[in-house]
Amino acid sequence: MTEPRLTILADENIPALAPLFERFGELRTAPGRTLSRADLEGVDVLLVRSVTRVDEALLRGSRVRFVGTATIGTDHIDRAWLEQQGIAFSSAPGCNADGVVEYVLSSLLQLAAEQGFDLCSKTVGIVGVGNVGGRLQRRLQAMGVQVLCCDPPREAREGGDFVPLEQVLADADILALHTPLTEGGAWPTRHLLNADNLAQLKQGAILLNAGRGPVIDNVALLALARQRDDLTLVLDVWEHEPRVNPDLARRCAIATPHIAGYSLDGKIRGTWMLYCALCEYLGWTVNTPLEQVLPPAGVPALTLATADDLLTPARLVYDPYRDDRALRRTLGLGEAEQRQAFDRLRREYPERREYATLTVRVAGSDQAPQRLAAMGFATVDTGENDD
Ligand SMILES: NC(=O)C1=CN([C@@H]2O[C@H](COP(=O)(O)OP(=O)(O)OC[C@H]3O[C@@H](n4cnc5c(N)ncnc54)[C@H](O)[C@@H]3O)[C@@H](O)[C@H]2O)C=CC1
Ligand SMILES: O=C(O)C(=O)[C@H](O)COP(=O)(O)O
Repeated sequence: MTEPRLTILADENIPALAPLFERFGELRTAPGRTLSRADLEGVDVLLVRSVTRVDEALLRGSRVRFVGTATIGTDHIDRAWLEQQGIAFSSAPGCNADGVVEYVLSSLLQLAAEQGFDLCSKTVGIVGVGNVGGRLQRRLQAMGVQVLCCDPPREAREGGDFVPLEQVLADADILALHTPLTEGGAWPTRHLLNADNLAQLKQGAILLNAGRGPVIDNVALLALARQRDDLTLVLDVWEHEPRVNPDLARRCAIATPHIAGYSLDGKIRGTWMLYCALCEYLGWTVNTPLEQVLPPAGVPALTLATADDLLTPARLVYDPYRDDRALRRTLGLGEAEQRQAFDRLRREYPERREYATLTVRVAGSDQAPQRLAAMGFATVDTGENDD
């Protein structure tokens, strides 16, 4: 028997670990929320998700040489300290961006049906136009929705068609936040939305946060929500996760436990990106393609009677109310139990796939099949309207 070459410790909630990482040596797992120095004995490679703070306090004295996070966000990692120590680091940029975009689209289409508005008649403001915000922008514009983009770092770098936050607050009917959580630098995002500027939200606005909880001052948001019945809130992220302020959650139209990016495709893509990064770090060949670890979707094709029906396919792939109901059931629990329930909902998250795995069969009237394709579905024109 050959000796293990590396010892890898991974958050137990990272999927597809064995097929991708057993080739490197010994694979151990631990709960990410409570992962501690004691777990790092003899560990060379640490793989985490967003709930593990990785910094000097965790790693000092360990032999870890490579840290990977199977997430887009990196606010839980002290990257400066890792760099100073010469510890290699990799995240998974964009891995679950489509999942987040589809959380937003499914939520907005659901609200449009309930509140009786046409999404295409609304102006959507996107704050943070990177992997997630940029894909959301492209899909909405292709659907015919007017979009305002706010991204001062990109504006400073590239110029282009960006607007200031004040203008988005004043003009957007729907405001979607997709910035990272940052503390310093020229454009910090902690409490980017606060008591001062939240009040500028347009009458009847929908505010959606699927970035990081502390980007909105949750105390100020709750105070505002108590005064303004006209606002609709969609929150996937919370200021003190895994604690959710039950009063704030009860005032949301849709409240979910930080699962916007929890498509199976997105999670496995994140693991696979770390596998590729570790191969590169070690100078090894990538010999397992993503398709080998991503199970086939098994979603039956959907035939639509009318090609204007965007909600049916969106809801079939992802219904945000399933997650909303599950979180709502935990709101009456005591604080400690509610925290555990938040983590449990995420740990036991049911399989959810992305729009691209659903084939929508629809007759080729007007531009509707193109709109469905723009949303991300695989479309088949049944040709029934052809002469
Ligand atoms: N709820 C969930 O399940 C998920 C949440 N996320 C969060 O979404 C964030 C965004 O993800 P990506 O788009 O992939 O990141 P990204 O890094 O590709 O894009 C972020 C964009 O925000 C911009 N930005 C930074 N500071 C800003 C400010 N003060 N105002 C406006 N824009 C600003 C950046 O210039 C950049 O273009 C992640 O950092 C993560 O925290 C990501 C995945 C899943
Ligand atoms: O990728 C990110 O960034 C996220 O927010 C993840 O979807 C969060 O998932 P966990 O890492 O907390 O499981």
